Amino acid sequence: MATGDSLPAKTAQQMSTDGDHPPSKYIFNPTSTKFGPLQTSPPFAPIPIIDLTRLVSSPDQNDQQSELSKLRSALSTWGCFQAVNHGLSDSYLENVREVIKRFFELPLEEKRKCFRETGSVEGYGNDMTYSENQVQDWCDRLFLRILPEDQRKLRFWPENPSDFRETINDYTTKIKSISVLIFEAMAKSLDLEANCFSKHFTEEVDVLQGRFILYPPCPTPDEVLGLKAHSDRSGITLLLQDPGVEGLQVLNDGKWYMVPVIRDALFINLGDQMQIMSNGILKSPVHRVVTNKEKGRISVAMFTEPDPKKEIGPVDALVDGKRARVYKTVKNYAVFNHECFQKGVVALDAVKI
Ligand SMILES: O=C(O)CCC(=O)C(=O)O
Ligand SMILES: [Fe+2]
Repeated sequence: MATGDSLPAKTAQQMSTDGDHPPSKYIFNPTSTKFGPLQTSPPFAPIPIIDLTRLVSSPDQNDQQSELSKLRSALSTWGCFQAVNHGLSDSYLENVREVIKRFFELPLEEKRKCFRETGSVEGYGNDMTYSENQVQDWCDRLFLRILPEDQRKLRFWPENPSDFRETINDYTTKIKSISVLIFEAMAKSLDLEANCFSKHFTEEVDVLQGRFILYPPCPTPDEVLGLKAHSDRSGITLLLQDPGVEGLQVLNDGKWYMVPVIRDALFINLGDQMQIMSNGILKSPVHRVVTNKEKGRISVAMFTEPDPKKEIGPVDALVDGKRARVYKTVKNYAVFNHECFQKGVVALDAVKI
C-alpha cells in the first residue's frame, strides 16, 4: 500500500489565498464514486425541523408523541433533522464559530503547533492519504478527541485563541446534554426503554470527537469537493453550520439535496453505529460538502461514539419475526470502518448479515 501520509505541501487555505488553481489530485473523479456527479446547486432538502423541548416535556402528551413520530420519520427517511429549541442561544453559537474562525485566521506558523502527526488522525491538517490516487478534499481541519477527558492530547489543542479550550470545553458539556436527550427520544420513538441507546453512548464511557473545519473559497467549485461523500461512523453527529453559506448535501433515494442553513439550528445526522443498533430502521445518510467560489465556510462537527471496547449490535427488541436481524455485532467500529475504507469496502455493508 502506498501510504504517502504526509501533511499537505500547501493547505487549502493557503492555495485559496494565493489564488492557486486546485492541483489535479483535488479534481473530482466521477468514476471513483458510486454516488453520482458533482452538482453545486441541487434542490434544497425538505429536512424535518424538530423542536427538542417538545420531545422531552410537553404539557400535552399528544404533542410530545407527535414530535417523537416526526423524529422517527425524519430518521428513517432522511437520517437527519434540524434541531431547534435546543437551549443554546444564537450569541452562544456565534461565539463557538468565532473561536474556530479566529484559530483558522492565525498565521500558519501558529497553527503548525497543532499539526497532525504522520499516521495520526488527530490535530490540524487535512485527511490522511492512504493511496496515490485518493482525491483530496478542499478543506483544512482540526480534529480532536474531546472525551473521555483523560484521553485528551492537549498538544493538539490550540492555546491560541486563548479562549479556545474553555469555549470548546463548555460547548462539549452542552452538546453532551443535547445528545443524551436525542438518544432518549430516539429510543422512545421506537417504543424502547428510554436509556436503551444512551447507556452505550453516555452512561459508562463517554466518547466524543470534534472536527472543526474550514472550507476556503475555491476557484472551481464545479470540479472540487470540500468533503467527499461518506456516512459518519458515529452514533449521532451534531453539526453547527456556517450561517453565511450552504455547502452540505445529503443523498436521498439516489438524489443529492442541499441542506438549508437555519441560523440557530443544529443539524443532527445519524451515524452508522445507530443504523446498526436500530437494526436498519434508522438511516445513516451519505453526505458531502461542496465548495463556493466567493465564500469560505466554517463548520463544527461533534461525533458521539460508544465505548470502543464494547460490542454493539441491533437492539434485541428490534429483532423479531417481522424484522430479521440485519447486522452482526461489531466492536471498535472506528478501526473496523478504517480497515474497510482501506480495502475499498463500505463498512455498513461488511457488517450486514
Ligand atoms: O462540514 C460539514 O458540513 C459536514 C462535515 C462532515 O460531514 C464530517 O465532518 O463528517
Ligand atoms: Fe460527515
